[in-house]
Amino acid sequence: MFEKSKWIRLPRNVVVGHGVRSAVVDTVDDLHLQGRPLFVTSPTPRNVVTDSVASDFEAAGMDPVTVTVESATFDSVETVIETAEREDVSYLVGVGGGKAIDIAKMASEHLGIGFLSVPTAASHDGIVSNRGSVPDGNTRHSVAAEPPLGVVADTEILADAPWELTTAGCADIISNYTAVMDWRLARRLKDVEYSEYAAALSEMTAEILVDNADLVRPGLEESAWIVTKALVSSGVAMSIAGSSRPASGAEHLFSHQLDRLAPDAALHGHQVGVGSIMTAYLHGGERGFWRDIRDALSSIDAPTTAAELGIDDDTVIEALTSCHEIRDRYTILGDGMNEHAAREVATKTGVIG
Ligand SMILES: NC(=O)C1=CN([C@@H]2O[C@H](COP(=O)(O)OP(=O)(O)OC[C@H]3O[C@@H](n4cnc5c(N)ncnc54)[C@H](OP(=O)(O)O)[C@@H]3O)[C@@H](O)[C@H]2O)C=CC1
Ligand SMILES: O=C(CO)COP(=O)(O)O
Ligand SMILES: [Zn+2]
Repeated sequence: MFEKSKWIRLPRNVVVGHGVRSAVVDTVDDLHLQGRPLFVTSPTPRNVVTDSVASDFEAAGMDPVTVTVESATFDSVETVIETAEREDVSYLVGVGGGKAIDIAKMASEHLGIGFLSVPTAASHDGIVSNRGSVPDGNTRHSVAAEPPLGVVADTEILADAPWELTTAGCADIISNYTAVMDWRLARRLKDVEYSEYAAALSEMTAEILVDNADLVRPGLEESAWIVTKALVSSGVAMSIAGSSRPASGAEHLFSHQLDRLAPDAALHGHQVGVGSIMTAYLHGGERGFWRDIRDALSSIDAPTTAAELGIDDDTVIEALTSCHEIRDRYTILGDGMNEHAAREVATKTGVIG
């Protein structure tokens, strides 16, 4: 008897485009959300957009509350939860980069209330995903969480954000190539659960982005449009898979380990991009497609070396040799690289000098 079942949770409304910040109130209306909203934001996004969106809510008589979080920690999630309970709010609106959106996501999961995702940077594919990423002890990777009920991505705001945030988002998408290779490998060797639809969507998303790399240029609002669509579709792939597998393989393990060894040295997307060059090499060898990954990253101004990440060579080697331990996720790293092998891949790909 066939007894398989699956529950895919996705946002109901995804609004992307020029000036759509003014549509956040309409989105709330369309979703039939009632009661008091709590804006969850971080310092820069608050200045850039949160206060003005909150005034739209005030004008519509919705009496919003705002909480500003400084860092992606469980203390911040706790602050949001306490504020939500104290102020008797009915739903959350996460406004910012990955940090603010993930904290809103985790708090909404805990509170059992919905949230909206309003990204101010096209820097990561958690905009839409059903994953939340807040470091917990030694854990840096994402966990299952509430997906947003709606997403409002204003390309005018995203195009005005610092260019490196957009190149980080591109690199997070380009890394889908190696994430999917790791997923297929794990399926062959360890029989892990696999979705051909999610894998194909994730790869196609990376392919479309790379094919349009010429249009991804600083100051061009069309770039924000292209990158945001890719981030949305990568997040949908994660939701279809019910895991971050389509968008996170060994290159993400490497980045999560860098977050522990060199906190705040570089953006998430940039770290996974550099990791992807090396894991592509491990998958395909010298003549494999690692050069394509490197060239795609370099064509959109994303870092391709440790020096460009602002991370020293020894830290890269330490991350490469230890990152297989941080999560139960089988990848091309297998049961770990030794130092000699790690130096070889990092040197041959030009990641270290
Ligand atoms: N849940 C998921 O599925 C996924 C989660 N992630 C997580 O997302 C995080 C990475 O996201 P990222 O956005 O890089 O991190 P942050 O939210 O820390 O944002 C990076 C920087 O950009 C600033 N910023 C945000 N918007 C603007 C703007 N419009 N103008 C100027 N500066 C701005 C932030 O300022 P300020 O410091 O003031 O906030 C911060 O300094 C990681 O924690 C990663 O693990 C990544 C991928 C998927
Ligand atoms: O960053 C992500 C996908 O781009 C989420 O992946 P993790 O589950 O490794 O945190
Ligand atoms: Zn990522």
